[in-house]
Amino acid sequence: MYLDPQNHNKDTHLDIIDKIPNRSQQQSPKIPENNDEHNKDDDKEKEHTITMDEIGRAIEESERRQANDTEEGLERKRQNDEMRKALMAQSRPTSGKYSLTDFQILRTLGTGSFGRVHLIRSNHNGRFYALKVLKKYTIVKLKQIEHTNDERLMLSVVSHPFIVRLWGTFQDSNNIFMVMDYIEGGELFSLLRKSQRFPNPVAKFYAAEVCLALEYLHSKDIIYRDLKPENILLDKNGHIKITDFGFAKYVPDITYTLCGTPDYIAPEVVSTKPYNKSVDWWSFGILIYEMLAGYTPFYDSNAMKTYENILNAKLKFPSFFNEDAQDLISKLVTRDLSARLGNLQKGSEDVKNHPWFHEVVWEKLITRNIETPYEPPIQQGQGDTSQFDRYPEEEFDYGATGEDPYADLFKDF
Ligand SMILES: Nc1ncnc2c1ncn2[C@@H]1O[C@H](COP(=O)(O)OP(=O)(O)OP(=O)(O)O)[C@@H](O)[C@H]1O
Repeated sequence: MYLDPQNHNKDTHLDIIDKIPNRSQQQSPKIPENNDEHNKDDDKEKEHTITMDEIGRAIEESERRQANDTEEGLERKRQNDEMRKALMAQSRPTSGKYSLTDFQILRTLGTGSFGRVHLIRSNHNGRFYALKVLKKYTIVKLKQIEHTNDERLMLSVVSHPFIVRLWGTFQDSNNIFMVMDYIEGGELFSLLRKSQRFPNPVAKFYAAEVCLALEYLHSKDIIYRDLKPENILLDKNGHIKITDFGFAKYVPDITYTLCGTPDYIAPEVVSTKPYNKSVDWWSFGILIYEMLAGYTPFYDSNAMKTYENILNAKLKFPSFFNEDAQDLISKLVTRDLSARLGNLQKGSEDVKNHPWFHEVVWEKLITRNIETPYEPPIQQGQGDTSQFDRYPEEEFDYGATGEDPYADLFKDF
Protein backbone atom coordinates (compact mmCIF):
# COMPACT_ATOMS: atom_id res chain seq x y z
CA MET A 1 0.00 0.00 0.00
CA TYR A 2 1.27 3.43 -0.80
CA LEU A 3 -1.01 4.93 1.80
CA ASP A 4 -1.19 4.22 5.46
CA PRO A 5 -4.30 2.01 5.86
CA GLN A 6 -5.39 4.11 8.86
CA ASN A 7 -5.80 7.09 6.62
CA HIS A 8 -6.81 5.25 3.50
CA ASN A 9 -10.49 5.96 3.04
CA LYS A 10 -12.89 4.20 0.70
CA ASP A 11 -12.88 7.18 -1.61
CA THR A 12 -10.60 5.50 -4.14
CA HIS A 13 -13.03 4.15 -6.70
CA LEU A 14 -13.61 6.07 -9.91
CA ASP A 15 -17.01 6.66 -11.49
CA ILE A 16 -16.32 6.51 -15.19
CA ILE A 17 -18.39 8.25 -17.83
CA ASP A 18 -18.06 7.73 -21.57
CA LYS A 19 -17.40 11.00 -23.34
CA ILE A 20 -13.95 12.54 -23.23
CA PRO A 21 -13.49 15.95 -24.80
CA ASN A 22 -9.84 16.91 -25.36
CA ARG A 23 -8.50 20.11 -23.87
CA SER A 24 -9.12 22.24 -26.96
CA GLN A 25 -12.72 20.98 -27.23
CA GLN A 26 -13.53 21.77 -23.64
CA GLN A 27 -16.39 24.04 -22.86
CA SER A 28 -15.64 26.78 -20.40
CA PRO A 29 -15.19 24.73 -17.28
CA LYS A 30 -17.98 24.84 -14.78
CA ILE A 31 -16.38 26.86 -12.04
CA PRO A 32 -18.50 26.92 -8.92
CA GLU A 33 -20.30 30.08 -7.87
CA ASN A 34 -18.38 32.49 -5.68
CA ASN A 35 -20.20 31.48 -2.53
CA ASP A 36 -18.88 27.95 -3.02
CA GLU A 37 -15.30 29.15 -3.13
CA HIS A 38 -12.95 30.81 -0.83
CA ASN A 39 -9.67 32.51 -1.22
CA LYS A 40 -6.52 31.32 0.41
CA ASP A 41 -4.38 34.15 -0.77
CA ASP A 42 -6.66 37.18 -0.74
CA ASP A 43 -4.44 39.01 1.70
CA LYS A 44 -1.16 37.42 0.78
CA GLU A 45 -0.99 38.19 -2.96
CA LYS A 46 0.16 41.67 -3.82
CA GLU A 47 -2.16 43.33 -6.32
CA HIS A 48 -0.25 43.86 -9.54
CA THR A 49 -2.42 43.74 -12.61
CA ILE A 50 -0.71 43.02 -15.90
CA THR A 51 -2.53 44.07 -19.04
CA MET A 52 -3.07 42.19 -22.30
CA ASP A 53 -0.75 44.69 -24.02
CA GLU A 54 2.03 43.87 -21.61
CA ILE A 55 1.54 40.16 -22.23
CA GLY A 56 1.66 40.74 -25.99
CA ARG A 57 4.91 42.67 -25.62
CA ALA A 58 6.37 39.98 -23.39
CA ILE A 59 5.58 37.32 -25.99
CA GLU A 60 7.23 39.41 -28.73
CA GLU A 61 10.23 39.88 -26.48
CA SER A 62 10.46 36.12 -25.95
CA GLU A 63 10.35 35.55 -29.72
CA ARG A 64 13.11 38.12 -30.17
CA ARG A 65 15.19 36.37 -27.54
CA GLN A 66 14.69 33.04 -29.24
CA ALA A 67 15.79 34.38 -32.62
CA ASN A 68 19.36 33.39 -33.22
CA ASP A 69 20.28 36.43 -35.26
CA THR A 70 20.65 38.78 -32.28
CA GLU A 71 23.82 38.99 -30.22
CA GLU A 72 21.94 37.61 -27.23
CA GLY A 73 20.51 34.82 -29.38
CA LEU A 74 23.94 33.85 -30.67
CA GLU A 75 25.37 33.76 -27.17
CA ARG A 76 22.45 31.64 -25.99
CA LYS A 77 23.00 29.26 -28.92
CA ARG A 78 26.69 28.96 -28.06
CA GLN A 79 25.89 28.13 -24.44
CA ASN A 80 23.22 25.63 -25.48
CA ASP A 81 25.64 23.90 -27.84
CA GLU A 82 28.16 23.56 -25.04
CA MET A 83 25.61 22.16 -22.62
CA ARG A 84 24.35 19.79 -25.27
CA LYS A 85 27.86 18.45 -25.83
CA ALA A 86 28.27 17.79 -22.11
CA LEU A 87 24.99 15.92 -22.02
CA MET A 88 25.75 13.94 -25.18
CA ALA A 89 28.64 12.40 -23.32
CA GLN A 90 26.16 10.86 -20.82
CA SER A 91 23.51 9.81 -23.34
CA ARG A 92 22.72 6.35 -24.72
CA PRO A 93 23.25 6.24 -28.49
CA THR A 94 19.84 5.75 -30.13
CA SER A 95 20.50 5.80 -33.87
CA GLY A 96 21.62 2.87 -36.00
CA LYS A 97 19.72 0.25 -34.01
CA TYR A 98 16.46 0.07 -35.93
CA SER A 99 14.85 0.84 -39.26
CA LEU A 100 11.28 0.89 -40.52
CA THR A 101 11.60 -2.69 -41.81
CA ASP A 102 12.00 -3.95 -38.24
CA PHE A 103 8.36 -3.15 -37.44
CA GLN A 104 4.78 -3.44 -38.62
CA ILE A 105 2.88 -0.21 -38.17
CA LEU A 106 -0.52 -0.85 -36.62
CA ARG A 107 -2.88 1.96 -35.58
CA THR A 108 -2.48 5.58 -34.50
CA LEU A 109 -2.44 6.09 -30.73
CA GLY A 110 -2.29 9.84 -30.61
CA THR A 111 -1.55 12.94 -32.58
CA GLY A 112 0.25 16.08 -31.52
CA SER A 113 1.26 19.41 -32.97
CA PHE A 114 4.22 18.00 -34.86
CA GLY A 115 3.36 14.44 -35.79
CA ARG A 116 1.68 11.28 -34.61
CA VAL A 117 2.34 8.25 -32.44
CA HIS A 118 1.62 4.73 -33.77
CA LEU A 119 1.34 1.35 -32.15
CA ILE A 120 3.96 -0.86 -33.81
CA ARG A 121 5.03 -4.49 -33.48
CA SER A 122 8.57 -5.73 -33.74
CA ASN A 123 9.17 -8.29 -36.50
CA HIS A 124 11.95 -9.77 -34.34
CA ASN A 125 10.56 -10.24 -30.85
CA GLY A 126 6.80 -9.77 -31.51
CA ARG A 127 6.61 -7.07 -28.81
CA PHE A 128 4.58 -3.89 -29.09
CA TYR A 129 6.15 -0.44 -29.03
CA ALA A 130 5.03 3.14 -29.64
CA LEU A 131 6.55 4.93 -32.62
CA LYS A 132 6.54 8.72 -32.53
CA VAL A 133 6.90 10.20 -36.02
CA LEU A 134 7.67 13.86 -36.61
CA LYS A 135 7.73 15.52 -40.01
CA LYS A 136 10.98 17.37 -40.64
CA TYR A 137 9.25 20.02 -42.70
CA THR A 138 6.77 20.80 -39.89
CA ILE A 139 9.51 20.87 -37.26
CA VAL A 140 11.48 23.38 -39.32
CA LYS A 141 8.41 25.48 -40.16
CA LEU A 142 7.39 25.66 -36.49
CA LYS A 143 10.98 26.40 -35.39
CA GLN A 144 11.18 23.28 -33.24
CA ILE A 145 14.57 21.94 -34.42
CA GLU A 146 16.28 22.52 -31.11
CA HIS A 147 13.32 21.19 -29.10
CA THR A 148 13.20 18.04 -31.24
CA ASN A 149 16.91 17.34 -30.86
CA ASP A 150 16.55 18.03 -27.14
CA GLU A 151 13.63 15.58 -26.90
CA ARG A 152 15.86 12.77 -28.21
CA LEU A 153 18.77 13.82 -26.06
CA MET A 154 16.77 14.13 -22.82
CA LEU A 155 15.02 10.79 -23.35
CA SER A 156 18.34 9.12 -24.08
CA VAL A 157 19.81 10.40 -20.82
CA VAL A 158 16.96 9.50 -18.47
CA SER A 159 16.10 6.16 -16.94
CA HIS A 160 13.33 6.11 -14.35
CA PRO A 161 10.36 3.89 -13.44
CA PHE A 162 7.91 6.75 -14.05
CA ILE A 163 9.35 7.97 -17.36
CA VAL A 164 8.81 6.34 -20.74
CA ARG A 165 11.85 4.58 -22.21
CA LEU A 166 13.25 5.47 -25.62
CA TRP A 167 14.73 2.40 -27.35
CA GLY A 168 16.02 3.90 -30.55
CA THR A 169 15.64 6.50 -33.29
CA PHE A 170 15.97 6.59 -37.06
CA GLN A 171 14.96 8.82 -39.96
CA ASP A 172 14.04 8.89 -43.63
CA SER A 173 14.25 11.88 -45.92
CA ASN A 174 10.95 13.36 -44.66
CA ASN A 175 10.48 12.12 -41.09
CA ILE A 176 12.20 11.28 -37.85
CA PHE A 177 11.15 8.27 -35.77
CA MET A 178 11.41 7.45 -32.08
CA VAL A 179 10.78 3.91 -30.81
CA MET A 180 9.46 3.92 -27.23
CA ASP A 181 7.80 1.53 -24.83
CA TYR A 182 4.10 1.16 -25.55
CA ILE A 183 2.19 2.29 -22.48
CA GLU A 184 -1.14 0.49 -22.75
CA GLY A 185 -3.28 2.22 -20.13
CA GLY A 186 -3.87 5.46 -22.05
CA GLU A 187 -3.63 9.06 -20.89
CA LEU A 188 -4.34 10.17 -17.33
CA PHE A 189 -6.25 12.94 -19.10
CA SER A 190 -8.81 10.46 -20.48
CA LEU A 191 -9.24 8.84 -17.07
CA LEU A 192 -9.70 12.23 -15.46
CA ARG A 193 -12.29 13.39 -18.00
CA LYS A 194 -14.15 10.09 -17.67
CA SER A 195 -14.10 10.36 -13.87
CA GLN A 196 -14.77 14.11 -13.95
CA ARG A 197 -12.54 14.52 -10.92
CA PHE A 198 -10.44 12.28 -8.73
CA PRO A 199 -11.09 11.58 -5.04
CA ASN A 200 -8.37 13.03 -2.81
CA PRO A 201 -6.39 9.75 -2.31
CA VAL A 202 -6.42 8.99 -6.05
CA ALA A 203 -5.11 12.46 -6.95
CA LYS A 204 -2.52 12.06 -4.22
CA PHE A 205 -1.29 8.75 -5.65
CA TYR A 206 -0.74 10.14 -9.16
CA ALA A 207 0.73 13.37 -7.80
CA ALA A 208 3.20 11.43 -5.65
CA GLU A 209 4.46 9.41 -8.63
CA VAL A 210 4.76 12.58 -10.73
CA CYS A 211 6.63 14.23 -7.86
CA LEU A 212 9.27 11.46 -7.91
CA ALA A 213 9.67 11.80 -11.69
CA LEU A 214 10.11 15.59 -11.42
CA GLU A 215 12.57 15.19 -8.56
CA TYR A 216 14.62 12.79 -10.71
CA LEU A 217 14.58 15.06 -13.78
CA HIS A 218 15.59 18.08 -11.72
CA SER A 219 18.42 16.10 -10.14
CA LYS A 220 19.76 15.81 -13.68
CA ASP A 221 19.20 19.52 -14.35
CA ILE A 222 16.40 18.74 -16.77
CA ILE A 223 13.28 20.92 -16.74
CA TYR A 224 10.26 19.12 -18.16
CA ARG A 225 8.12 22.19 -19.03
CA ASP A 226 5.01 20.42 -20.31
CA LEU A 227 3.45 18.76 -17.30
CA LYS A 228 -0.26 18.05 -17.90
CA PRO A 229 -2.52 14.98 -17.73
CA GLU A 230 -2.26 14.43 -21.51
CA ASN A 231 1.45 13.69 -21.11
CA ILE A 232 1.02 11.29 -18.21
CA LEU A 233 0.27 7.75 -19.38
CA LEU A 234 -0.81 4.78 -17.27
CA ASP A 235 0.96 1.45 -17.59
CA LYS A 236 -0.81 -1.89 -17.45
CA ASN A 237 -0.84 -1.85 -13.64
CA GLY A 238 -1.93 1.78 -13.30
CA HIS A 239 1.43 3.39 -12.54
CA ILE A 240 2.33 6.56 -14.37
CA LYS A 241 4.81 7.05 -17.21
CA ILE A 242 5.61 10.56 -18.33
CA THR A 243 5.92 10.88 -22.10
CA ASP A 244 6.48 13.76 -24.57
CA PHE A 245 9.84 15.32 -23.84
CA GLY A 246 9.29 17.82 -26.67
CA PHE A 247 9.90 20.76 -24.33
CA ALA A 248 12.32 19.15 -21.89
CA LYS A 249 15.61 20.95 -21.63
CA TYR A 250 18.92 20.69 -19.85
CA VAL A 251 19.06 23.87 -17.77
CA PRO A 252 21.61 24.02 -14.96
CA ASP A 253 20.78 27.69 -14.32
CA ILE A 254 18.16 29.70 -16.19
CA THR A 255 16.39 29.91 -19.53
CA TYR A 256 13.81 32.14 -21.25
CA THR A 257 11.85 30.27 -23.93
CA LEU A 258 8.09 30.71 -23.85
CA CYS A 259 6.68 27.20 -24.23
CA GLY A 260 4.21 24.82 -22.61
CA THR A 261 0.43 24.51 -22.58
CA PRO A 262 -1.41 27.74 -21.67
CA ASP A 263 -3.36 26.48 -18.63
CA TYR A 264 -0.18 25.08 -17.11
CA ILE A 265 2.43 27.77 -17.84
CA ALA A 266 4.05 29.52 -14.87
CA PRO A 267 3.77 33.33 -14.59
CA GLU A 268 7.52 33.88 -14.93
CA VAL A 269 7.39 32.05 -18.29
CA VAL A 270 4.41 34.11 -19.49
CA SER A 271 6.16 37.36 -18.60
CA THR A 272 9.40 36.04 -20.17
CA LYS A 273 11.50 36.51 -17.09
CA PRO A 274 14.43 34.15 -16.77
CA TYR A 275 13.21 30.93 -15.18
CA ASN A 276 14.39 27.57 -13.91
CA LYS A 277 13.07 24.27 -12.54
CA SER A 278 10.54 26.14 -10.43
CA VAL A 279 8.19 26.28 -13.45
CA ASP A 280 7.61 22.52 -13.16
CA TRP A 281 6.52 22.95 -9.53
CA TRP A 282 3.96 25.57 -10.58
CA SER A 283 2.61 23.15 -13.21
CA PHE A 284 2.64 20.40 -10.59
CA GLY A 285 0.32 22.55 -8.45
CA ILE A 286 -1.96 23.11 -11.45
CA LEU A 287 -1.98 19.36 -12.11
CA ILE A 288 -3.06 18.58 -8.54
CA TYR A 289 -5.75 21.25 -8.80
CA GLU A 290 -7.06 19.84 -12.11
CA MET A 291 -7.10 16.28 -10.76
CA LEU A 292 -9.13 17.35 -7.71
CA ALA A 293 -11.42 19.89 -9.42
CA GLY A 294 -11.75 18.51 -12.96
CA TYR A 295 -10.69 21.86 -14.41
CA THR A 296 -7.64 24.11 -14.22
CA PRO A 297 -7.73 27.26 -12.05
CA PHE A 298 -6.87 29.88 -14.70
CA TYR A 299 -8.73 28.43 -17.68
CA ASP A 300 -10.23 30.66 -20.34
CA SER A 301 -11.18 29.71 -23.91
CA ASN A 302 -8.96 32.59 -25.05
CA ALA A 303 -5.28 31.74 -24.40
CA MET A 304 -4.35 35.41 -23.89
CA LYS A 305 -6.98 35.67 -21.19
CA THR A 306 -5.59 32.49 -19.63
CA TYR A 307 -2.16 34.17 -19.53
CA GLU A 308 -3.72 37.24 -17.97
CA ASN A 309 -5.35 35.05 -15.31
CA ILE A 310 -2.05 33.29 -14.63
CA LEU A 311 -0.43 36.65 -13.99
CA ASN A 312 -3.22 38.35 -12.08
CA ALA A 313 -6.12 36.19 -11.01
CA LYS A 314 -6.57 34.94 -7.49
CA LEU A 315 -6.36 31.23 -6.87
CA LYS A 316 -9.78 30.02 -5.76
CA PHE A 317 -10.72 26.63 -4.43
CA PRO A 318 -14.06 24.83 -4.49
CA SER A 319 -15.25 24.17 -0.93
CA PHE A 320 -14.91 20.39 -1.27
CA PHE A 321 -11.09 20.65 -1.61
CA ASN A 322 -9.14 18.94 1.12
CA GLU A 323 -7.49 21.53 3.43
CA ASP A 324 -3.99 20.10 3.08
CA ALA A 325 -4.35 19.96 -0.70
CA GLN A 326 -5.34 23.63 -0.72
CA ASP A 327 -2.32 24.48 1.36
CA LEU A 328 0.08 22.55 -0.88
CA ILE A 329 -1.42 23.95 -4.10
CA SER A 330 -1.25 27.51 -2.72
CA LYS A 331 2.43 26.99 -1.96
CA LEU A 332 3.15 25.63 -5.44
CA VAL A 333 0.91 27.95 -7.45
CA THR A 334 2.45 31.08 -6.02
CA ARG A 335 3.91 33.83 -8.16
CA ASP A 336 6.52 34.55 -5.53
CA LEU A 337 9.47 32.41 -6.62
CA SER A 338 11.20 32.85 -3.29
CA ALA A 339 8.21 31.18 -1.61
CA ARG A 340 7.33 28.48 -4.15
CA LEU A 341 7.63 24.98 -2.72
CA GLY A 342 10.15 22.87 -4.65
CA ASN A 343 12.18 25.98 -5.40
CA LEU A 344 13.45 26.52 -1.86
CA GLN A 345 16.63 25.33 -0.21
CA LYS A 346 15.37 21.79 0.41
CA GLY A 347 14.00 21.44 -3.14
CA SER A 348 11.63 18.52 -3.68
CA GLU A 349 11.99 17.41 -0.04
CA ASP A 350 9.70 20.29 0.99
CA VAL A 351 7.05 19.02 -1.40
CA LYS A 352 7.40 15.40 -0.28
CA ASN A 353 7.26 16.43 3.39
CA HIS A 354 4.11 18.49 2.97
CA PRO A 355 1.20 17.23 5.15
CA TRP A 356 -0.93 16.36 2.07
CA PHE A 357 1.63 13.64 1.29
CA HIS A 358 1.81 12.55 4.92
CA GLU A 359 0.73 8.92 4.29
CA VAL A 360 2.93 8.36 1.24
CA VAL A 361 5.75 5.89 1.77
CA TRP A 362 8.12 7.30 -0.82
CA GLU A 363 10.65 4.45 -0.70
CA LYS A 364 7.88 1.97 -1.41
CA LEU A 365 6.26 4.07 -4.10
CA ILE A 366 9.41 4.18 -6.23
CA THR A 367 9.54 0.36 -6.32
CA ARG A 368 6.04 0.28 -7.92
CA ASN A 369 5.39 -2.78 -5.82
CA ILE A 370 2.17 -1.36 -4.42
CA GLU A 371 -1.53 -1.27 -5.10
CA THR A 372 -2.68 1.36 -7.58
CA PRO A 373 -6.07 3.10 -7.38
CA TYR A 374 -7.08 2.04 -10.89
CA GLU A 375 -5.98 -0.80 -13.14
CA PRO A 376 -6.67 -0.12 -16.81
CA PRO A 377 -8.95 -2.85 -18.21
CA ILE A 378 -6.53 -4.20 -20.82
CA GLN A 379 -5.23 -7.51 -22.05
CA GLN A 380 -1.53 -7.42 -21.35
CA GLY A 381 1.02 -7.97 -24.10
CA GLN A 382 -1.69 -8.13 -26.78
CA GLY A 383 -1.29 -4.65 -28.22
CA ASP A 384 -4.67 -3.80 -26.67
CA THR A 385 -5.54 -0.23 -27.66
CA SER A 386 -8.96 -0.02 -25.99
CA GLN A 387 -7.78 2.84 -23.76
CA PHE A 388 -6.87 5.10 -26.71
CA ASP A 389 -9.18 7.20 -28.87
CA ARG A 390 -9.50 6.38 -32.56
CA TYR A 391 -7.78 8.72 -35.01
CA PRO A 392 -8.35 8.83 -38.77
CA GLU A 393 -5.55 6.84 -40.41
CA GLU A 394 -3.84 8.58 -43.30
CA GLU A 395 -1.53 7.58 -46.13
CA PHE A 396 2.01 7.89 -44.86
CA ASP A 397 5.19 8.70 -46.73
CA TYR A 398 7.32 6.72 -44.25
CA GLY A 399 10.48 5.32 -45.81
CA ALA A 400 10.80 8.19 -48.30
CA THR A 401 14.23 8.18 -49.95
CA GLY A 402 14.16 11.45 -51.94
CA GLU A 403 16.32 14.48 -51.46
CA ASP A 404 16.52 15.65 -47.83
CA PRO A 405 16.97 19.41 -47.48
CA TYR A 406 17.13 19.03 -43.70
CA ALA A 407 19.78 16.30 -43.59
CA ASP A 408 22.10 18.42 -41.46
CA LEU A 409 19.53 19.28 -38.82
CA PHE A 410 18.76 15.90 -37.25
CA LYS A 411 22.07 14.08 -37.37
CA ASP A 412 21.58 12.27 -34.03
CA PHE A 413 18.43 10.45 -35.17
N1 LIG B 1 4.89 5.62 -25.35
C1 LIG B 1 3.60 5.79 -25.64
N2 LIG B 1 2.71 4.79 -25.48
C2 LIG B 1 1.40 4.96 -25.77
N3 LIG B 1 0.88 6.11 -26.23
C3 LIG B 1 1.71 7.14 -26.41
C4 LIG B 1 3.10 7.05 -26.13
N4 LIG B 1 3.68 8.25 -26.38
C5 LIG B 1 2.69 9.05 -26.81
N5 LIG B 1 1.50 8.40 -26.83
C6 LIG B 1 0.19 8.94 -27.25
O1 LIG B 1 0.38 9.89 -28.30
C7 LIG B 1 -0.03 11.19 -27.89
C8 LIG B 1 0.86 12.25 -28.53
O2 LIG B 1 2.21 12.02 -28.13
P1 LIG B 1 3.17 13.22 -27.77
O3 LIG B 1 2.50 14.06 -26.71
O4 LIG B 1 4.51 12.68 -27.47
O5 LIG B 1 3.16 13.98 -29.16
P2 LIG B 1 3.41 15.52 -29.48
O6 LIG B 1 3.35 15.64 -30.97
O7 LIG B 1 4.66 15.98 -28.82
O8 LIG B 1 2.13 16.15 -28.79
P3 LIG B 1 1.86 17.65 -28.26
O9 LIG B 1 1.43 18.45 -29.43
O10 LIG B 1 0.74 17.41 -27.27
O11 LIG B 1 3.11 18.12 -27.61
C9 LIG B 1 0.05 11.14 -26.35
O12 LIG B 1 -0.75 12.10 -25.74
C10 LIG B 1 -0.42 9.71 -26.08
O13 LIG B 1 -1.82 9.60 -26.17
